[in-house]
Amino acid sequence: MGSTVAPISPEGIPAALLPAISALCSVGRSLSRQIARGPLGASLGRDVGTNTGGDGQKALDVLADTAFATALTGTGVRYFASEEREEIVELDPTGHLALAIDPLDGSSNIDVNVSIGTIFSIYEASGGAEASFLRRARDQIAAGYIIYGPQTSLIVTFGQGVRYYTLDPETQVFELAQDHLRLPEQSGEFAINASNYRHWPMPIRAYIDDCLAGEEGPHARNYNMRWIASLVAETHRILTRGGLFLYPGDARRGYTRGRLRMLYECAPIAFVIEQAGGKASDGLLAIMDQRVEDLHERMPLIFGSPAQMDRVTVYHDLPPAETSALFSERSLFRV
Ligand SMILES: O=P(O)(O)OC[C@H]1O[C@](O)(COP(=O)(O)O)[C@@H](O)[C@@H]1O
Ligand SMILES: [Mg+2]
Ligand SMILES: [Mg+2]
Repeated sequence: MGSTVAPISPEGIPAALLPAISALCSVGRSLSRQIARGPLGASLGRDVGTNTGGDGQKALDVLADTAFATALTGTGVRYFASEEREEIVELDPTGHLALAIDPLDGSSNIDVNVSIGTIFSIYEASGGAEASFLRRARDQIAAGYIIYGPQTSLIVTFGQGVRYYTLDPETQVFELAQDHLRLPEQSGEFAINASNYRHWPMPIRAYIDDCLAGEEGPHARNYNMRWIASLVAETHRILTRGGLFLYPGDARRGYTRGRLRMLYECAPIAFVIEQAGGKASDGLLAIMDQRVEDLHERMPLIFGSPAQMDRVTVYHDLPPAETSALFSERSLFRV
């Protein structure tokens, strides 16, 4: 049902981007149906290999990657860079866009019926395949994600605020639900994978220790914690009710720059968050002002409500000696 109906209402979408956005939505609604069948359909969560970055690949990672590359051909996209592919693919030599994609984000959640998504980032193609992507994140002209959850929704920015669409299950069209999404200025929630506590750098440990100290600590408030292990789901919650997300670099082998990929995850999420009134950094520098030298390069990522971001930045600004003094003082109070 619905595959012949235009997948999104076109109002407010820049004409030059409409074919690509429509293609993303078209694949999005098809994936949404396949994901919704869960155990009744093909086993989408089975392991099928390893991608170039060394991450395990699930059947749905590969299926989604192929579906997006196919659907985006002939939509103005010249260069297609995917988390699941080592090299950039030239889809159309006459295209004017460069599109980076995490076809399926949160893949550890495929089999457990928890929200997963697709993250995308669009630049003007310029100066060749690699040069089109290896530039400042602020050069993005559009970015967003599709979340496959209890509702399937598209969150997208074209640089003038954030638009929020939801897939109507009856009509199979992404309908505009809100055209200027703003995230709350502050909140009492944070999201981090706390199992890595012992590997974190001092500023992150000190900040989280102070959050855990609650009303009795220096922040003088109690916090709540969430960790879904789907960046899209975490982003969607923070856009809706505020909060802070942290995936810092840590001392594990291969994690010095965290886990998330700049081109496919950090840059597009940072663009959306900034456009919604939030902030995104690596702890010190805005993600939007950074560039990487490798397509699959990782980047520490901290983002969320501006008040919480300002606070966590202070911990990173402290000279190392002071942070560790702070930290050892706090540790006296830990059991
Ligand atoms: O399992 P960890 O280390 O907590 O990592 C969770 C993070 O990994 C990711 O699942 C990585 O994305 P992929 O599923 O696209 O590899 C993020 O969505 C999430 O924030
Ligand atoms: Mg991902
Ligand atoms: Mg992925």
